[in-house]
Order: sequence, then structure tokens, then C-alpha cells
Amino acid sequence: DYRVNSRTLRYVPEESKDKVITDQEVLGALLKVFQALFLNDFHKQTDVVTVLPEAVKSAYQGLLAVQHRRVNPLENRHPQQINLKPEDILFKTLGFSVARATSSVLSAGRGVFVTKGLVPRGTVVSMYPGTVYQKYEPVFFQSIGNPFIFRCLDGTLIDGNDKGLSKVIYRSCSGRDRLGPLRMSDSTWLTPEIHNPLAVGQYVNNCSNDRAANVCYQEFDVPAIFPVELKQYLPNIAYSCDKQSPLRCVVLVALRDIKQGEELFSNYYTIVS
Ligand SMILES: C[S@@+](CC[C@H](N)C(=O)[O-])C[C@H]1O[C@@H](n2cnc3c(N)ncnc32)[C@H](O)[C@@H]1O
Repeated sequence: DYRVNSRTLRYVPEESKDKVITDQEVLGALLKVFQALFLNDFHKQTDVVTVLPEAVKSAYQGLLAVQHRRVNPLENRHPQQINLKPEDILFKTLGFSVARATSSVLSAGRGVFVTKGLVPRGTVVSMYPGTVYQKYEPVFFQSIGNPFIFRCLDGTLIDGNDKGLSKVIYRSCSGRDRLGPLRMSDSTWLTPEIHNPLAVGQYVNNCSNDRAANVCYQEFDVPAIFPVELKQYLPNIAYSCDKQSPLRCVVLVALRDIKQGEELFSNYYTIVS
């Protein structure tokens, strides 16, 4: 593709075409984390809660009540507000947390580490945030010197750069797709205060001879049944508002058990032309 610098693109190698885990498992993991994030934030999201159907609202209230009773069985009438940080929610739900820090590879900039817990093999360990471009959409200016462009098997591109023009474009698309109080995507990965603790996958560094890949990319199309109140945690947005096709996301899946303190490495499979 002449419009983009192929040296900065990542390709999924042929042999990785088979999904490591099923779409159902990806969906399950995302729903688990997002639902916990939403419950943690429930009392602050009154505008969102108001527009939800009565049945959905009471389902969440039921879950909250159970949670409070588990935390403090004696205090039923005035439950204490427990507000955890997003990374603590991730630890509570999936058993690990991840964060960006200086890479263990010299002069590789930042990378992503398991900061707490253990990532079991076959777990969704992070998401690749960014604006999603269909292969025919113009991405020339956004792609100049941009090492954060991910290329899907079908040519769809995801621009995960959190600076400059890429950032402006993501923000503008995110604003466009709002439905009243309901946000259809998360833009906090562009700020230091990330709401979705998984949305750091664009910072994962490339594997090398002495650093084997311990995660791999897997595409995930958000199904129509995805709960509308949880879309606020999806760190992807389509460049053009096309109601027909599902939103493309990319998750990173652990290829083996990954311990606390380990850095994540993927296979960029950069094609050098
Ligand atoms: C998508 S970014 C990853 C995040 C990047 N390390 C940062 O701090 O912004 C890709 C860039 O990271 C660097 N990088 C990734 N893997 C590397 C490796 N194994 N050795 C050296 N540099 C690497 C290269 O500069 C590459 O263009």
C-alpha cells in the first residue's frame, strides 16, 4: 500500500491466523472486566443509569448489593462506597494488572509489564486502542513516522498513537458517536488517567532473539449484543461512522503463563520492503 510506510506497519504472520482463544472467551473476559469497572463507577454514572432499561438497572443494583454484603455483611442499609482504581479492578477480576514502564530492552522506550499477579496462558492481557480505518480510508498524514499503526489481516488499520493528529482524530470520532449520556468508546487512554486498564497494548514491544513473544494479537469484532452501557470502556472507534459493520478491536492474548514483573513481547512481523 503506497499510502503508508510499510516499515512502520505490523502484520500478523500467516501461521498466527488461527485464533488462540475463541471470540466467546474474548467477549467473556471483556464483559467481566467492563462490568466490574461499571459497577465500581455506578454511583457516579447516574446520567447513564437513568437511560438504561429498568431490568438492566435493577440487575446492576442487585449485583452491587451482593458485592456490598460480601465486603461488609453487617452494613446493609448504608453500604460504604468502595472505589477502587481501574488496575485494582483488573486484578480483582482477572487476577493480574498491567502497566506501562521503561522497557527492559535498552533504548526501546516504554513497554508493558505485568505489575501484579499472574497472567495464565490464554488470557486477554490487554487491548490495542485506537482509531479504526477501513483499508480504503485515507490515513496518510496520520501514518507519517507513526510506529503505532496496527494492520489487521483484512487490511483494516488501527492507529494507536496517543499524540498529535492521531489523538485529535480519535477525540473527534469519539465525540461524534456519543448517544446522549452514553459514550460509545473510551478516550481516556489518551490521558494519564486510563479508565480501561487493559488499553495499553499499543505499547507492547517487539520480540527478539533473546526475548520470545509471550503474547499475540487477536482480532475481535464487537458483537451486536454488546451491552450499550459498557461500550464506554471500548478503546476503539471507527474513523467513519458506518452503522453496518461491527467495531473492530484487537486484543493481546497470553501465549504462556506470564509472571509478575515480566515484560510483554509480541511479534510485529514487520515486512521490510
Ligand atoms: C508501538 S511502539 C512500542 C512502544 C514504544 N517502545 C514506545 O515507548 O513508544 C513501537 C516502537 O517501539 C520500539 N521497539 C519495539 N520493540 C523494540 C525492540 N525489541 N527493540 C528496540 N526497540 C523496540 C521501536 O522504536 C518501535 O518503532
